[in-house]
Amino acid sequence: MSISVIGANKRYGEFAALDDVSIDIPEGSLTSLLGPSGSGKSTLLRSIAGLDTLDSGTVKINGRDVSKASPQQRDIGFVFQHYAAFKHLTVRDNIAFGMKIRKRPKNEIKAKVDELLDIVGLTVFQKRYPAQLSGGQRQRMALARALAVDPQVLLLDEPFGALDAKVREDLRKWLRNLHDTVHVTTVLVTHDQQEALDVSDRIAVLNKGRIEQIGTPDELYDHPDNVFVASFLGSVSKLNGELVRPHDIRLGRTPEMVFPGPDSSLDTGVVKAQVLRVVNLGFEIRVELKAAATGEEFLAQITRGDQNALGLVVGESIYARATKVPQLD
Ligand SMILES: Nc1ncnc2c1ncn2[C@@H]1O[C@H](COP(=O)(O)OP(=O)(O)OP(=O)(O)O)[C@@H](O)[C@H]1O
Repeated sequence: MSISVIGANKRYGEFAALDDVSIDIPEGSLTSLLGPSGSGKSTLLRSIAGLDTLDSGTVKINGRDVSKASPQQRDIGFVFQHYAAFKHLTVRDNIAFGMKIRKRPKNEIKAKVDELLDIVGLTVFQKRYPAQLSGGQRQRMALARALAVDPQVLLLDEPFGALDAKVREDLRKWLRNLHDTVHVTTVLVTHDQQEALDVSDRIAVLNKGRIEQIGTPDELYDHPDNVFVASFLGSVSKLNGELVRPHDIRLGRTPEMVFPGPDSSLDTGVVKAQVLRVVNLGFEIRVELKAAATGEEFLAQITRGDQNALGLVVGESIYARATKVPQLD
């Protein structure tokens, strides 16, 4: 089912949590709402769910105006960051809950729950209680429970927000696979750009209650509409007046750095800079630099192999050049 929000406004006193927001979410897509804290992501999601009422504007699900419909009438599965499971019910019974209260036939419930346990990888834990699961397992149970009633739309509000980095990474791969299996139109709220880039078909970047840009991860990353979008999708600095990403900067010991770029107009030219810090990030090395001419500070991210060859030391002067810059449209 597709979702359309048209001209949504929501104020708290003088404060505009949503300021004339419009977005089309295509059927079967996984769309992320990405933005900093307080940008209006949850308000937009809750308005789609019917948990918040808009001051003005329209929400349509598959072309049907649901602006005045209750959450129950909207047929939506919802998963929050802190999922409230029924503590006294087993994993299996938690997943079956929605189907039971809808009085589905027993054999249908059994078949559906078996299928979902398998999809979310919790078959062996089905007799456990929520307290006996890890955080990641609990969120997978929450997703299975939301999916059990065949919702038209799945809304996820920072579902992995409370989990540690490694588990988050595993779960977002898993979510992408799940989505490729069940194809339910999904909207994911996140403030984590990596998560959004990793799982989404489309990303809407929100800032101060407005949508800054909507597009595929590639469109937003390579053609951000403005500096806010560019910097929210990954760190950027200014080098010779150009916006550059740390990965796109090369470092060398001499100014004769020749990089055959695809288009020489996307070149910052060579900048002399001083090394301020060298930070080992594991797989890569982050180098903090200061341009000699302007005093501007910027970041470069190089491989361990590059650093082995260069042997950069704090305080020394080197040369930097970027051959690719995000294109502000
Ligand atoms: N019930 C409320 N009363 C007053 N202000 C509210 C209320 N709910 C939200 N807000 C304000 O609206 C703005 C948007 O909130 P929202 O929760 O949508 O942001 P968010 O982008 O989801 O942020 P976060 O990532 O921190 O959850 C915030 O500044 C918030 O303080």
